[in-house]
Amino acid sequence: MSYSQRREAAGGQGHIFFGGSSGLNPLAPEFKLSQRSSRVPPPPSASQIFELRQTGERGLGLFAVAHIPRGTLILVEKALFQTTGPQTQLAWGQYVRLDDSQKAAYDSLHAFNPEHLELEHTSWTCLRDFCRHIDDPNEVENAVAEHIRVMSIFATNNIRITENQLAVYATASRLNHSCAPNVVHTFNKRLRMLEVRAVRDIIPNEELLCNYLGMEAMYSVRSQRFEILRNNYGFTCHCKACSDETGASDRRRLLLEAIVWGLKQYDNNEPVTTLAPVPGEPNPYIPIDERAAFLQAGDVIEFLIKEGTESLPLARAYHTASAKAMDVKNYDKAMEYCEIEMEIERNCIGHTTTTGWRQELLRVIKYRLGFKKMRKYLKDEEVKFHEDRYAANQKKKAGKMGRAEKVNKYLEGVEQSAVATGW
Ligand SMILES: C[S@@+](CC[C@H](N)C(=O)[O-])C[C@H]1O[C@@H](n2cnc3c(N)ncnc32)[C@H](O)[C@@H]1O
Repeated sequence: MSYSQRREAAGGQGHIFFGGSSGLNPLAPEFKLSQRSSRVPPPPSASQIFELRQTGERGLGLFAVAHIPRGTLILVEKALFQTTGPQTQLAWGQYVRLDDSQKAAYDSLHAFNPEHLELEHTSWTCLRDFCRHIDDPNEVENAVAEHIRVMSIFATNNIRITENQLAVYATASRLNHSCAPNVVHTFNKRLRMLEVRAVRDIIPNEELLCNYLGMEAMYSVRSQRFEILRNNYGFTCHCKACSDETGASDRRRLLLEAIVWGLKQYDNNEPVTTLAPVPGEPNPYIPIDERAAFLQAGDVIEFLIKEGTESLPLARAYHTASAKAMDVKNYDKAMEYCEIEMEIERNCIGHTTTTGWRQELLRVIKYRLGFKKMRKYLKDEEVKFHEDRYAANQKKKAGKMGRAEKVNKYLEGVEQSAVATGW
């Protein structure tokens, strides 16, 4: 079954559900659907598609209580607070501004104190002036402990929303981690809300898991991921990739890194001998020609899928493969990869940024093969638009006078005026 067929079977466009009780849903009744979302059917009333549950070693987590099709917008949430920079100590200034119910939600979140952040030292530095005016040493100790507690919660639960901003959420911060996640969160800058979407079909009672490590971790091996997760969050991951004792996942990720690197060198026109293991010999990861680059781009897709990636890195891989397919004039593959890229983007961020690339592909195909052959790549709703444009162009062309025709018409005019004036 192709990607799109699987998606259709899963329920097409995807529905909007706002999980959790209305207390946890900051948008509840007054939420206005954006223009784009208003095309999607509204959520069934009082829908509850996930809930907070206690897990064994992972603490609390969010679990599906219904089947969640790929692409579903599961949660839209406003931050408890966000900081103006990436530093942990900025949390305190925001925390004190929260009202009581927000503070209660924040205080209930899990806290881990990452050693490398040296929160105690940071706290003493931040509270130095404040402590100078307090005589009671117990009060000072309490103030520092409270400061550390707030920073620990922030360090454990923050989600990066822009390059420099971190935010904490009452519900989304309950998402536990997996290196092969089934949900992604993205920050909607226009609404200033965090959106969580399913990147694959999720069955009832399955835990919703996101990736704490970011896109770069795609190429990290198990030991590297373990180290980051242990240092920053205090746990050992047992996801499928991390439980693989055979080393196959690690080998795949290392190979993935090498072939992605090779494709980049190829795009930058670096010689195939760049960093070759044997000097002067070709580097096995830099494609020697367009055909090799096309095949290598296909390998990236295959490896990412094997590693359980269904989010934006996979969309990017499809984009690269689409461009490489175009280079070898494999138009079917170029269009197929482009459509899949758009679909993954819609699943992850709710819209696609690839429309321009698709138009570019169609334009090139039309230029090289003609409108009639390009027609098969059009969607039903596009056919009429393109056919009308094609017909208009044909008409314009037919109406246009060639040079000889123009000269004849001019001479005709001259002749007529000569007759008229008796010249
Ligand atoms: C952002 S919180 C997630 C919600 C948290 N489980 C709770 O009870 O509120 C991050 C913490 O959850 C736990 N955690 C997250 N993913 C985990 C996983 N895959 N395995 C074990 N613990 C995990 C760790 O204790 C981590 O510090």
